[in-house]
Amino acid sequence: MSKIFSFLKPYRIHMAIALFLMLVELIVELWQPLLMARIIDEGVLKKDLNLVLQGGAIMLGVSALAFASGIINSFYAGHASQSFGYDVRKALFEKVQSFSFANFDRFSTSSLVTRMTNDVTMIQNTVFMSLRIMLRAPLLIIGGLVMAMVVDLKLGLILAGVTPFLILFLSWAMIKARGYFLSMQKNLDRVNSVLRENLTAMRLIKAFLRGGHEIGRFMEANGRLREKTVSAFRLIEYTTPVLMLAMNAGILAVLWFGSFEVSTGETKVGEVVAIINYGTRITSALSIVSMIIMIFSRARASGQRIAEVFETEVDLVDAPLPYKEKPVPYGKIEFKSVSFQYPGTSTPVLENISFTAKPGSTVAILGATGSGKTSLFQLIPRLYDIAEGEILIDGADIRKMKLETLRRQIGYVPQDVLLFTGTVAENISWGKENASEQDITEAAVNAQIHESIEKFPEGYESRIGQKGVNLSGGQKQRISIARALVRKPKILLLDDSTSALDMKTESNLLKALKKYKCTTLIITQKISTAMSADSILLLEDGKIKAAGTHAMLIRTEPLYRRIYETQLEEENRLYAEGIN
Ligand SMILES: Nc1ncnc2c1ncn2[C@@H]1O[C@H](COP(=O)(O)OP(=O)(O)OP(=O)(O)O)[C@@H](O)[C@H]1O
Repeated sequence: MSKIFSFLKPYRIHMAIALFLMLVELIVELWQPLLMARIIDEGVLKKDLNLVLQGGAIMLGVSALAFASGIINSFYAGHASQSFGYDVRKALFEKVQSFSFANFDRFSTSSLVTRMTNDVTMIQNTVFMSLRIMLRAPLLIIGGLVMAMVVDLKLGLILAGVTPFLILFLSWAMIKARGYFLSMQKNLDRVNSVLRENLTAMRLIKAFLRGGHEIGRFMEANGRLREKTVSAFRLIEYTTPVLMLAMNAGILAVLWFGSFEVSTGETKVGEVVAIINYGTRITSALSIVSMIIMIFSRARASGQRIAEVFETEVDLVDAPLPYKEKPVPYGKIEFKSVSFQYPGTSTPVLENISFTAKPGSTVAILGATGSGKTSLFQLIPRLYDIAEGEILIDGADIRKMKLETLRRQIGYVPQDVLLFTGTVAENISWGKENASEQDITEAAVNAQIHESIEKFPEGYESRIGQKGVNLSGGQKQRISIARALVRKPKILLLDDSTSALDMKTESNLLKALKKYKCTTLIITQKISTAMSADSILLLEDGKIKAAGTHAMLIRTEPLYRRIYETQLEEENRLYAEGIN
């Protein structure tokens, strides 16, 4: 939490001005009943019109002062709170950018979105309210009680007698409300998560006619959010009448005893009116306090959720003394007895993996679904750290390289193609800062997508819809390959990235890749792709079952031979069906 408060530091002066002006408003508010008492006792009761006019003019003057203070206070409170919110959101975004995949596995995407938007807005509003009214209400209560006692000790003490009960009651309400608000924010995460899944999978939902089911899922999450919100707000709604009841009882007691004191001449009418005035001001301040409790409890829950993000230890950072960058990387990859398991799990998904990919060579990785191919890829750009063994690039342990140096050499095309809203050119150049037009076209030509782009209505300037909705699967795959190629990487990782391409396009692509002279690791299900590689790794249940060239494996590895024969038979069958 202290981290969040530190974001207020740059706005100390703004806050100090706002707090000072708030104090001016408070002093005026506490002064007004005294002025009123004087007008009644010295002016109205003694029929001194001059004093009434003079007192009235002073009251008007101080009211104007309070009004001006309020406006300027709002300006400074607004500036400090908005800037604070901006800074917290920025720092949260930067923190999330530095997260490792293991860190991301801890928070759901929608929870991070809620934390960065709704939770930050909550604490930002609380800062504004703090500078505007939050301190004023409790100070008004304390100041009002003190002033009431100064005017008449006995009557003031009656008002003060109610206070310990109120403080106890408010503390109880605050503790209870915090639990409700935490649970409310969690349920908001759930609503956001269902909403997000729905919007991204809308086509699937429509195709499978699962709209009704999804509405049900949303209603359930929405219902739970409503339930928790109602519980939280009900608690708050109960606090206001309880507070008012206690305070009004105090005011009645003041009236009762006050009337006795006036009749015996112990006190004056104006003084009783002043104390009643303090009492009503304190009552309205109490209703503000109950609202403050709600805001504060929510802010504490939001602050805790934001602090969790800030306090998350990023487990994938640069080594304290990283190796110096090699002037010319070669792209040699070596895995030495590598084992890996996902953080928080106990079963290794990769065990004792050893292989070498020579600079400029192509290695195909084959294996059943779930055999650990993608996991192996993610280890190379160090998206996860390994549990045992070593991964070397050009002889250097990747854990001792600067992350930036390591990742700059790699072009990664993940299995799930992800394109951004923007033009085709923007999506390709996303792979390399300041990519020239020529770089973009060259990458597109080699990725075998240039001709298709030329046919788009606006060529490279055509806009890609959200996640590439207006493109075919094969077009999306090739644009994402072009995005990797524009980097001119030393290491290219293609995770089943040619699955949607026909044989001819794929063969042209593989030929074009040779020009880059990069070490290419290609996960594939197609034996034809594997055959064109320099060597093949066959993975089974996280272990290397066999490794070698196509000619070698076909002779020595029965599993590989079976895959080869099955695919060959399938191709022949399709070919024969095509002829008939
Ligand atoms: N983030 C994760 N956390 C925990 N386990 C995971 C995670 N990602 C994958 N796994 C598990 O690791 C194993 C290997 O998955 P991986 O994605 O590497 O397989 P794959 O061979 O690439 O499969 P496919 O061909 O279907 O893409 C699977 O059992 C999977 O359940």
